Amino acid sequence: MSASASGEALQFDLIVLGGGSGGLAAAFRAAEHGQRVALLEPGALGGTCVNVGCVPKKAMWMAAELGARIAQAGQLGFDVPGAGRVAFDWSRFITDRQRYIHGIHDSYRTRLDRDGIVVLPVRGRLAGPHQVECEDGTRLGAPHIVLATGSSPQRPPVTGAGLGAVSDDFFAWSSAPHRVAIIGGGYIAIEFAGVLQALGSQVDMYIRDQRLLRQADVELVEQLQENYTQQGIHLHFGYDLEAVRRAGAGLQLQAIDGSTRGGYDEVMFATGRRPNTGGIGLESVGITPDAAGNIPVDAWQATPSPGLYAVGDICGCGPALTPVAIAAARRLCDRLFGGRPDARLDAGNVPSVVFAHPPLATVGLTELEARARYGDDVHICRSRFRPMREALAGSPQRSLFKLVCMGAERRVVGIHLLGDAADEILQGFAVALKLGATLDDFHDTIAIHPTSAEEIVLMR
Ligand SMILES: Cc1cc2nc3c(=O)[nH]c(=O)nc-3n(C[C@H](O)[C@H](O)[C@H](O)COP(=O)(O)OP(=O)(O)OC[C@H]3O[C@@H](n4cnc5c(N)ncnc54)[C@H](O)[C@@H]3O)c2cc1C
Ligand SMILES: NC(=O)c1ccc[n+]([C@@H]2O[C@H](COP(=O)([O-])OP(=O)(O)OC[C@H]3O[C@@H](n4cnc5c(N)ncnc54)[C@H](O)[C@@H]3O)[C@@H](O)[C@H]2O)c1
Repeated sequence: MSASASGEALQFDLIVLGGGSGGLAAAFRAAEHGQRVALLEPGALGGTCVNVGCVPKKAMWMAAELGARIAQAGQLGFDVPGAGRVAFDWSRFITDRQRYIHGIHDSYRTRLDRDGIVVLPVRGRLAGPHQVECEDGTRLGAPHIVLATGSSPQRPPVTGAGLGAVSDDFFAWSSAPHRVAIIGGGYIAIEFAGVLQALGSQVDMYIRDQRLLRQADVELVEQLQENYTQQGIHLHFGYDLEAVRRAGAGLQLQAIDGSTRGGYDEVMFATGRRPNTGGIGLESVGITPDAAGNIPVDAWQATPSPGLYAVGDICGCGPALTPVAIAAARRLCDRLFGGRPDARLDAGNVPSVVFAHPPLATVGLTELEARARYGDDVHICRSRFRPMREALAGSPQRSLFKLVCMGAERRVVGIHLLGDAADEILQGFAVALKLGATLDDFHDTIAIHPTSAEEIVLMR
């Protein structure tokens, strides 16, 4: 610290702005390669994913799944009290959830100490090429700087938007709202709608488009919409919101056509996220974000400013997912410090899961994308079925699995699964797709019976 007190910048090999998925991965990998690393994180270690994203979301999803299973057990011979709806102690569950998250913080802290990474719990900004200034005035210098400041939820520009909550707020709730309106039809809207409905809320989804998940396979989305409707979620498509207002004890939505719908305890905006580029000194290195707010980077995560890189949600290279941020950061550090000059992110065929009920898992091209690319050379296999548990319980909920194949050899270029355990099933099949497996390879693989997954190798 003496260098800074004397006005000189403290020198490192790498400075990382942001201790979320991408930033931590960069710091750890650079330290593994023997670099002296400074990591700036003003908030909780782990960023969005650990604190207000994947991890608490998955915990809530698990609680919701469990609640639905308990309710279903009544149809399967179990004597479940309360007509299947057993009480859920939201606050108690949150205490357990947060204890789990604090465990993750502790393990990061231990590893950062062990690896000799200097953690500064402050916001940082670029102060010119190779220079960072911390909000407490400390100045740092390094030949390499990684920007990993992530993204934040954005509210739409409607009157009264401040009355609505965003995903960060959801994780601070201590109970399920009685009635909730969710605006948006993407990942977060679908996941939160499913969780809240299963945990006792009455959920209305208001979607600007005519369908959920614009980019996903049409048939799977239609099946998900049918399943959600059966679960009691109300879907309102083609809805253009103009304003949110207080009306009586609740909140009211007003559409552009003047119609109103009210009585909501909460209105939740799940209308996308925007990269955190404000106040990080981009102007000092002559960088301007693009129209979507992303920092421009090339295929090697390099910005136009020498020695300055960006990974994760802030640069929009690949889908905004934790494993994508981590992969980009690790490859960048392997390239810079690990003697792997060719290491870089391959953002093609990234598998992902929307944690709906049931989950929707997807890798590769949708049918529409494949037809646009390969025309008539596309071959589709699909299997729509009622999984054993739903059938036993007399539930109408269905699964839909779909393979998109291409060319005479019918190479599998897309796998789309809506069904129980699709989140766990897809990972291995994503490897097969990446290795160029054909439909014959799938058919040559003996099925595991009786499972849902066997449908994937039996589909004709
Ligand atoms: C509700 C929700 C659920 C999600 N679920 C999933 C999921 O199931 N699976 C999945 O793969 N992805 C999921 N995501 C997406 C995933 O969380 C992000 O893609 C991922 O966290 C991006 O990592 P990042 O490193 O780019 O940014 P972040 O993890 O957001 O980290 C950025 C960090 O930078 C810090 N920071 C900001 N400004 C500064 C500054 N000036 N100086 C220093 N530090 C700064 C912030 O405090 C933050 O900790 C979810 C996201 C949300 C919101
Ligand atoms: N399971 C996961 O992996 C997971 C879960 C949550 C989030 N994420 C990541 O976080 C990102 C952000 O999630 P998200 O759900 O906020 O964004 P999203 O891009 O998935 O969905 C945004 C939705 O809001 C709608 N919208 C946008 N502006 C609107 C407006 N003005 N009025 C009404 N509707 C509007 C869009 O049409 C879309 O339906 C995702 O794209 C994904 O990359 C991943």
